[in-house]
Amino acid sequence: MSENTQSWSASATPTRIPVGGTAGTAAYDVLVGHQLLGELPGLIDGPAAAGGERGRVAVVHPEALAGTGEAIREDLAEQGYQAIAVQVPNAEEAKTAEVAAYCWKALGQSGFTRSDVIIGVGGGATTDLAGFVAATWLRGVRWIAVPTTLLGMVDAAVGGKTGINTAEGKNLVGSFHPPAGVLCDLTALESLPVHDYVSGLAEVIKAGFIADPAILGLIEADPQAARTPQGPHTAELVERAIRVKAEVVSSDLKESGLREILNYGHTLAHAIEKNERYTWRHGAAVSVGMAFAAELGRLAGRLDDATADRHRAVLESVGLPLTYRGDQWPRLLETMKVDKKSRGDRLRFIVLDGLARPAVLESPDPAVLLAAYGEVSA
Ligand SMILES: NC(=O)c1ccc[n+]([C@@H]2O[C@H](COP(=O)([O-])OP(=O)(O)OC[C@H]3O[C@@H](n4cnc5c(N)ncnc54)[C@H](O)[C@@H]3O)[C@@H](O)[C@H]2O)c1
Ligand SMILES: O=C(O)C(=O)C[C@@H](O)[C@H](O)[C@H](O)COP(=O)(O)O
Ligand SMILES: [Zn+2]
Repeated sequence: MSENTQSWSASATPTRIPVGGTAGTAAYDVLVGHQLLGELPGLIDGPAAAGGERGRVAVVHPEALAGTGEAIREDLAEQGYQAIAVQVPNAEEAKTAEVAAYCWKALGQSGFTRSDVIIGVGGGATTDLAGFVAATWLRGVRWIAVPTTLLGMVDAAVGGKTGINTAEGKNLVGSFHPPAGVLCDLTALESLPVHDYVSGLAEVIKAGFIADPAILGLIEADPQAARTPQGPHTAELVERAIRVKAEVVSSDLKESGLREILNYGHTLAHAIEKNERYTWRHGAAVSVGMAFAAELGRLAGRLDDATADRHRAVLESVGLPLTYRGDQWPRLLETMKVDKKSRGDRLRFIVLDGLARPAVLESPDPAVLLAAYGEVSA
C-alpha cells in the first residue's frame, strides 16, 4: 500500500497528553489528531524562540515514507529552515551502529549545531534511531517524534527511550533522551499494512493488562474492528495507551523502578527478536512474551487463571501469535540473561499479581521458567 502523505492544513483541536519532565528534562505534549504538521515550527523553534533566523532541521525517515519525508522537508524549507532529509532503511535494519554513523555523517556535512533539530518520521524503529542520533550528536540536540505506526504512537515515540540493536541483543545501546514533542496523526495509520497495525495492538493490549483494563474491553467487544484504523475505538485506544505510558514515564524517566512495568512481556520478546535476527515485528514477539509472562505469573502462584487465560483470548482474537519454537529455549534463556532488568546473575521478569497489578518476579525457579515456556512452545 502506498504511503499516506500527511497534510499541513489547519487541524481540528487535537487531544493533548502531557508528559512531565523528570531527571532535569523538559515536559512535553503528545498530540493525537489529524493534520498536525502545522505544529512543527512551534516545536522546532522551541519556547525560547525570538522569531529570529530559522536553523537547520534533519528529517529522518524510512524508505517506505520517502514521499512523506520529502514533503515535510520541502515545507520546512519553504518556511525558511535549512532542511535536509535523511533516508534510512525500513524497520529494524535502521537500528544499527552503521545507520547511526550514516546519520551523524549527514549532520556533520550539513553543519548541524546544538540549536538545530532532528525530526524522526516513521515507526518505532525510525524514532528509536532518530532519537538516539539526537541524543548522541554534540552530546544531545533537540528532537521531535512524528510516529506513523500504531506502535510508534502508543509506545515508542513517547518516553524518551532511544537506541539501536547490536548483534548481542535488542536495544543494548541507547540513551534516555525525551523528544520536544510528539505528533500522532491518525491519518498515517491508513497506509500501514495490517500486520504492522496488529503488531502495534500488542503494546496497546500490554497497556490494558498492566494499567487500564478498559482497553481490553474495547478490543474484546469487536476484535475484528480493532484490527483496523477504521475501527470505532481507534482514537480512544491510542489515547488510553498513551496516557498509561505518559503517566509512568512522567514519574520514572530512567527506569529506576515503576517504568519496568512497561517491559511486561519484553524479556522473552527481545530474546525472540534477536533469535530471529530482528526479522520478527516487535509487537508479534511481545505478544508471545506476554502469553509467556501470564503463564509464568500463573505457575509462580501470582496470577489467577481467568486473567492468565484472558491474555491468550484477547491476543489471539486480533491475530497475534501465542507460540514460538520449543527447541530454542536454551538460546532464549542465554539471551534473557543480558536483559536490562537483570542484575548480575539474577533474572527479573514483570508479572501480574492480578489485572492491572504489575510486579517484579525475581530469580524464578528454572523449572517454573521452563514449564511456562512449555505453555507457549510450538
Ligand atoms: N523507545 C520505546 O520506548 C519503544 C517502545 C516500543 C517499541 N519500540 C521499538 O519500536 C520498534 C517497532 O516499531 P514499529 O512497530 O512501529 O515498526 P517499524 O518502525 O519497524 O515499522 C514497520 C514498517 O512500517 C513502515 N511504515 C512506518 N509507517 C508507515 C506508514 N504510515 N505506512 C506504511 N508503512 C509504514 C516502516 O518503514 C517499516 O517498514 C522496535 O524496534 C521496538 O524495539 C521502542
Ligand atoms: O518505555 C519503556 O520503558 C518500555 O519498556 C516500552 C517497551 O514497549 C519498548 O519496547 C522498549 O523499547 C523496551 O525497552 P528496553 O529497555 O527493554 O530495551
Ligand atoms: Zn515494546
